[in-house]
Amino acid sequence: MIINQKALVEGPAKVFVTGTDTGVGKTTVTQALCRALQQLEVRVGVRKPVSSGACYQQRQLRNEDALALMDAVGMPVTPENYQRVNPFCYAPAIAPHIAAAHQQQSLSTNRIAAHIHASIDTEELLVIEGAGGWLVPLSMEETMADVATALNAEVILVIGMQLGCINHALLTVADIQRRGLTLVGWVGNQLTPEPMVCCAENYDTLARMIPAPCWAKIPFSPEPETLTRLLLPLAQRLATGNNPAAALPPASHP
Ligand SMILES: Nc1ncnc2c1ncn2[C@@H]1O[C@H](COP(=O)(O)OP(=O)(O)OP(=O)(O)O)[C@@H](O)[C@H]1O
Ligand SMILES: C[C@H](N)[C@H](N)CCCCCC(=O)O
Ligand SMILES: [Mg+2]
Repeated sequence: MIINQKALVEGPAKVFVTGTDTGVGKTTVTQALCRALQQLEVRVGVRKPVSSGACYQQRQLRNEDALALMDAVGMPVTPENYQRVNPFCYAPAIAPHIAAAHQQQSLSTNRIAAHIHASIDTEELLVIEGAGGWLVPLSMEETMADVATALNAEVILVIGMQLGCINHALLTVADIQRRGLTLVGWVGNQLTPEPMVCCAENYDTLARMIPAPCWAKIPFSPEPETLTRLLLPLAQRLATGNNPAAALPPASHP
């Protein structure tokens, strides 16, 4: 695969998974995407560099997203591995910069990027989950988007299909473009048993206004195997780099 050769010279490719908000399905999608990548035999690593909302396990603060991502790639939860995946972890489920300030700590792009670079082992591809939405602050000066930018990561946008998502998605896409980052595409995620009103028209609007492909439309509560299968085309795109000839076509629209 193209990614193997690239990883040897440049280090692993990096993909940053962001969302239109907190709780829109970034972890759900990232888990399944990692499983799909593993089916394609990509050596995929996961990172959740900043998390808020954590409990002590084995005398280490651990966050459920980080644990879920480690589980998805079969990474044993040792204290060292956990620290590699989630170096900045805070107990209260609040905005991370506020949680850090409560601990007299500060978050910075430089520290986070340095952690990620130092943590690289034999991975061919790192999948990095953000915290909340694209512009969640690290401090009064920096945001999670600066981390994606510092890593020169490609970006995947998870859109929670609910009223308001068009505006959130377009604002996010505009800032990704302004930063010159590659938006690999987006995934729509149905968060409620009943689809949002006019769901198909909302999908159509997003597809016409976002200048990047829709790779999957996730239904409510899919079986894990279904979810992984839905994300295979995106995994294929990531596994082959930006090589259209090698990639499967993205999901078609209803
Ligand atoms: N398609 C879906 N069907 C049913 N439930 C879902 C779906 N997608 C996500 N959820 C549920 O919604 C909740 C939020 O999802 P998830 O944790 O993946 O969001 P997130 O964007 O990663 O949130 P955070 O900002 O906290 O990292 C979880 O309880 C998850 O199981
Ligand atoms: C605690 C939660 N699950 C997220 N990880 C953090 C969300 C921070 C959102 C901050 C904000 O945009 O107001
Ligand atoms: Mg999450």
